[in-house]
Amino acid sequence: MFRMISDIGTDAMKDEAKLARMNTLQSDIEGIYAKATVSFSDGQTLALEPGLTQLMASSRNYTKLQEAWIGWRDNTGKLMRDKYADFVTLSNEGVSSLGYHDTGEYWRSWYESPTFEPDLQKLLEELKPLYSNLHTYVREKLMDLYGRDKFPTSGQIPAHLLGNMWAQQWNNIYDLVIPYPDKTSVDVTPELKNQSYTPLRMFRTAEEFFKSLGLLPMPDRFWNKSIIVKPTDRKMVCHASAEDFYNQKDFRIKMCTDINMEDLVTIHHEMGHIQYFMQYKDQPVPFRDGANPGFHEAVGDTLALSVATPKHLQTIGLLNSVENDEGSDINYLLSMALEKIAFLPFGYLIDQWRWSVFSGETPKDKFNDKWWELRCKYQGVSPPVERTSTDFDPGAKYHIPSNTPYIRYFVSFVVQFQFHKALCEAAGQTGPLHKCDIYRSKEAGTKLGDMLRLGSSKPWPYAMEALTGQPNMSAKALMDYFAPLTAWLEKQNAGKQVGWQDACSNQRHAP
Ligand SMILES: O=C(CCC(O)(O)[C@H](Cc1ccccc1)NC(=O)c1ccccc1)N[C@@H](Cc1c[nH]c2ccccc12)C(=O)O
Ligand SMILES: [Zn+2]
Repeated sequence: MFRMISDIGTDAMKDEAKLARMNTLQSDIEGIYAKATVSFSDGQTLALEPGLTQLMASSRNYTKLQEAWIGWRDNTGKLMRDKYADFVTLSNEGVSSLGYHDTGEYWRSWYESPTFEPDLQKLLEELKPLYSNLHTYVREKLMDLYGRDKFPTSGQIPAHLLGNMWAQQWNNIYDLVIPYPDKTSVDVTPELKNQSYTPLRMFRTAEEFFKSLGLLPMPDRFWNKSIIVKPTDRKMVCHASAEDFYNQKDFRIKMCTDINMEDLVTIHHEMGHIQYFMQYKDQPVPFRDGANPGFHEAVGDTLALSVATPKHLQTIGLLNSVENDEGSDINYLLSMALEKIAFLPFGYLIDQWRWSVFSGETPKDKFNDKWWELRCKYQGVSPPVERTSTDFDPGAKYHIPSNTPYIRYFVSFVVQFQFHKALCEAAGQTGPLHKCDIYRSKEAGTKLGDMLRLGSSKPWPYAMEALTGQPNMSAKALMDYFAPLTAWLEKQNAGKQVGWQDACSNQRHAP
């Protein structure tokens, strides 16, 4: 408890003037991101949410997507590079008085493990074959649609074609890659709109799932004080967040809810943070935190693994027919892979980049080169146009200007499948893991609640063992979940060139 109380991060900065300067830089950088919009050659001006997000998700026009991709980076990252470099220097100075070499070392200390970095590398290596197979399958489909001459000979996919501003999840191009188009498709966005779902009803639906497990309902103050739709009277950072007021009764979500499946999942994610806040609210303040930051990110996602199943969507009336055949199964697993597997290298590389910046390994004039070195190598995506060292593409992703660590999401995307497996067993669910729905299981809810109530009062391996029966992070549950898809993808990719070269080439395939 004393260690946690003394962990005050960059606020340990001794020099008042430097502390003020660091905070001014931080708010300037966040302000650039919050105000950014893109004005297109056709006169249209869009903000990130909902305009640019919807454009990147639904446009299949190569040039339009490219204009949005470049415009967003010109109006965010490009304007931040020098300020960010100064911020890094001051941030490192701030934590040095706590005994850390740099901010990256400080952030990694929250996982309380001397083998944290090699453990992460091992997990990514275990998951690489599955990611490579998914990447190859998607790349082939996109080459058919956009033409081979748009793709570098080194095998990467141009980053603006994957349905997301950062290519971090590919669920929005599901319609371009669906394996069995005539079988059940799990995209319930049209159905949400047909049934005129409102943001409030989406939140109530999520809350009902938590309550069905015997977990805590959202308190009245939550419903009165949360912001769940984009305000019209002022600018607000729309990136979703959950707030704990540390007074044991005030917990809120801020989110600009769009009526689609992606946001229904995000609502479960944010409500997972709120559930954790409420479960550990009686702990001493220093223990009112996740067992590690990845655990906090995994709570809501674990439940969303049940909610997203065709069986559950049918139960809540968002899917009318569920076919139990191989084709529908592969369709579902592919849609989940486009969200979960596609994300893994991205979730890993953001803080690989940031730790290298904090440690001094990557100086300002190498910020963007290092970024694309990692994007080309780990994620297998390439920039649609030449990038220079005056660009600052990391700054185009919320978590860099907001100085929010990111490895937590990589950890979450691995452990949430371990949690899901454990809760499915507690719920007495047999059968394949990807068909499990723990809805209404009080046994699962009790098991999860017991772990959440620990907060950060025990080391995370203790919490992991309490929930899953063993203390380690492991990719096995995730691999088991996707096993049927792995086999199918290997068959699909037989005879194809699987994977990509580490470095992006700027040479394109012949048409
Ligand atoms: O950023 C988020 C969700 C926002 C958050 O809930 O994680 C939020 C981020 C944040 C942190 C600090 C200040 C402001 C925003 N985290 C929290 O609100 C939060 C609250 C308490 C404890 C821990 C985190 N997701 C990431 C990863 C991600 C992408 N797609 C997903 C789908 C499901 C779950 C996560 C993701 C992203 O959008 O790239
Ligand atoms: Zn979160």
